[in-house]
Amino acid sequence: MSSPPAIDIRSLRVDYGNFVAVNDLTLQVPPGEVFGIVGPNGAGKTSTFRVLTTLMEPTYGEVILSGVDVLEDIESARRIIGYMPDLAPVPSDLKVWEFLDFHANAYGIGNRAQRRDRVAECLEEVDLTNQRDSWCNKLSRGQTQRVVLAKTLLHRPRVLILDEPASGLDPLARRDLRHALRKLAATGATVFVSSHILSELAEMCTSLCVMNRGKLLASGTVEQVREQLGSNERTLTASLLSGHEQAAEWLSAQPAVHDLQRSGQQIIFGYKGSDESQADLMAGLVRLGVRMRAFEEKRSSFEDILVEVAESNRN
Ligand SMILES: Nc1ncnc2c1ncn2[C@@H]1O[C@H](COP(=O)(O)OP(=O)(O)OP(=O)(O)O)[C@@H](O)[C@H]1O
Repeated sequence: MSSPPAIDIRSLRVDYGNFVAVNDLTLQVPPGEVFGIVGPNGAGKTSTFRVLTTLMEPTYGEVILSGVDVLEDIESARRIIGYMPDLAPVPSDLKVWEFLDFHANAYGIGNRAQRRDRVAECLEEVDLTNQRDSWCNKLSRGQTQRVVLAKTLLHRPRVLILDEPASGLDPLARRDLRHALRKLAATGATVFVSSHILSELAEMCTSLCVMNRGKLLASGTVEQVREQLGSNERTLTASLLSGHEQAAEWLSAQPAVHDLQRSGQQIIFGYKGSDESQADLMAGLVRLGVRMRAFEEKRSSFEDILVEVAESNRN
């Protein structure tokens, strides 16, 4: 039998007065995933996280994390959840190990020697052992994020909920964070991470979902999400040796073709259709008898897709 989901959200709804911030969200995440949630500002990500981390009661719905009903058994839920809020501060007057030791003590983790061992383990998990004796305020932004992550790991949470952990990090720091999250997932922890930048999540996560206006629009692997969002928009370029007029006229009459332009030997146009219908389009061009030298396709980037989603948010 396959193991139960680490994160199981059923028909979750969050209202603020008359405003619906999360609308009937149902989502399951298997253990060991680095799972991303992406959506434009106001999509409902933080409201979802607030419910998952026991900071807020929903209007209705169920949230079960590693078999624990978060709304029924808050104490047990808090033991299995590690929450890293957006831009969590670190104190300027403590060294890294002192900061972690302080929190280990607050979590009631054993005596001084046991705390020292646990702090060392958590620093190792985020690849920061060499910064143990650094002052917190001397760290780079990426290192600071990983110290806060180490703090979040002290009580061995099985479900980690990280709000915008990569925001403002440079590519190298993002790579280090990705490495740390993948390592955690390999130990069986489940990581739920938010961002409003799709490409950031696509490189960090094993699977992800897209939210907009409180609703789940798509979930799965990057490719599945792309498909579910119906993002089959692409730009096609036909390079012809002859028959430009005839081809442009024929293409313009095809319903899935739009914004057609000519540039030298090339005809460039937008196309919204399936791979199958694109194959038929190419066959049609060849049947016209034009001399086609090359046919190229450029798909929208993930960021373009999210911009489309964000724009529909405004309407
Ligand atoms: N306490 C509140 N009272 C009223 N409305 C709220 C409250 N908190 C959030 N909202 C509204 O609910 C919607 C969802 O907000 P939420 O913070 O969950 O979205 P988000 O996806 O995390 O966005 P962001 O990326 O901007 O943080 C927004 O329109 C926000 O203005």
